[in-house]
Amino acid sequence: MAVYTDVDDEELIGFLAGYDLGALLSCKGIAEGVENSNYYLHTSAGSFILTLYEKRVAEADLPFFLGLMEHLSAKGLGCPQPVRDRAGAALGRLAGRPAAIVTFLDGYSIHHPEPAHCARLGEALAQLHLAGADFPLRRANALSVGGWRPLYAPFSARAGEVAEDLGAIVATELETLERDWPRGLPEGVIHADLFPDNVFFLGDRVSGLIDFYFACVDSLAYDLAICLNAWCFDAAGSYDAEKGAALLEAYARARPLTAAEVEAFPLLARGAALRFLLTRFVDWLNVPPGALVRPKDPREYLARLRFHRTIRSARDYGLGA
Ligand SMILES: Nc1ncnc2c1ncn2[C@@H]1O[C@H](COP(=O)(O)OP(=O)(O)OP(=O)(O)O)[C@@H](O)[C@H]1O
Ligand SMILES: N[C@@H](CCO)C(=O)O
Repeated sequence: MAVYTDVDDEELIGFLAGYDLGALLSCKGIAEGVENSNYYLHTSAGSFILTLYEKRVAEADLPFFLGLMEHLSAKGLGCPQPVRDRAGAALGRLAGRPAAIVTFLDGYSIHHPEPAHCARLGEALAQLHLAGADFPLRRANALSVGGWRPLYAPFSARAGEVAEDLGAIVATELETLERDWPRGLPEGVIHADLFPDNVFFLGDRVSGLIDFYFACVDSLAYDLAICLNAWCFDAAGSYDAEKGAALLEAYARARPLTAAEVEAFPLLARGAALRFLLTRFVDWLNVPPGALVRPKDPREYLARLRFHRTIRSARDYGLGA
C-alpha cells in the first residue's frame, strides 16, 4: 500500500467541488506503488485515479508530466488523461500536497512477463519515443549519472545493512560510470520507470502506460536499458536472454539503434541497474513512520548490477549480433 498522505473525506468533497465530476461515491487507497499516494476515486461521473505527489516529484515538474500524458494520448498512445477542473487547471492541492485526477485505464500488469510480453513492451517503448519526439517541453533527468552520488552519499555508511560488499561495489561503479558515461547518444523524451507494474495489458496487447513521473529528456537507449533490467531477469536475478532478445529486437524493428547506442548499451545497463539500486537502497532505509508502503528490495538490483559487470559486449545481450 503506498499511501503517505491520508485524505479527509470532507476535504476531498471540497476538492471535487472544483471539478465537473459529479458526486463522490468512494475513494480507496491503492496498494501498489512506492513513490506517490494513489487512490481509486469513484464518482457519479465514473472511475478515476487521484494522485497526491510525494517527495520525489518536484511540483515545478508536474506541468511537464501532465502535459506529456496529454501529448502522448493525442498521438494515440494509451495513457492516463489529466482531468481539468472548471478553471481549466490539471493540477490542484489536497491535504497539503500537489494533487491531480487522471482517467482510469483498464488493463492489468503482468507480474511474470514472457518473451511475448517483452516484445510488446519493446514496441510500446519505441512508439513512446517516436510519439514524444515533438513534445515541446523539456525536463532534465534528475536521476541520471550526475544524481547518483548525491543520492547515495548521505547513506553510504549504512550500505553494509543491505549487503556486505554493497559499499565497495557502489564506490567502484560511481567512479567508472561518472568517468565513462556515454554522451551524445540519440536523445528524446523517455519514461524512465517502465517496469511491469506501469504497463497494462488486455489479452496479448499493451493497453496503456502509466506513472510518467520520472519522465524526462535523456538517451533513448537508456530507457531501453531500464526496461531490460525490469523485464528480462528472473526472480533469482538471472538474465533471460530470450526475453532480452525479444525486447531489443521488437524495439529495434520500430526504432533501429545506432552503432553508438549498441556500443554503449552495457554501460547504460549498468547505470540503469545502479540508479534503481540506489533509490531502493535509500527508500529501504527511510520508510516514513506510519506510511503504508512496501519498499522494493535493493538486492534485486544489486544482482542485476553484478551481472552487467561481467558483460564485455552488447552482443552478450543479443545486440549487434
Ligand atoms: N490511470 C490509472 N488507471 C488505472 N490504475 C492506475 C492508474 N494509475 C495508477 N494506477 C494504479 O495505481 C498503482 C500505483 O500507481 P503508480 O505506479 O503511478 O504509483 P507510484 O507510487 O508512482 O508507483 P511506482 O512504484 O510504480 O513508481 C498502479 O500500480 C495501478 O495499480
Ligand atoms: N519502479 C521503481 C520504483 C519507482 O521508481 C522500482 O521498482 O525500484
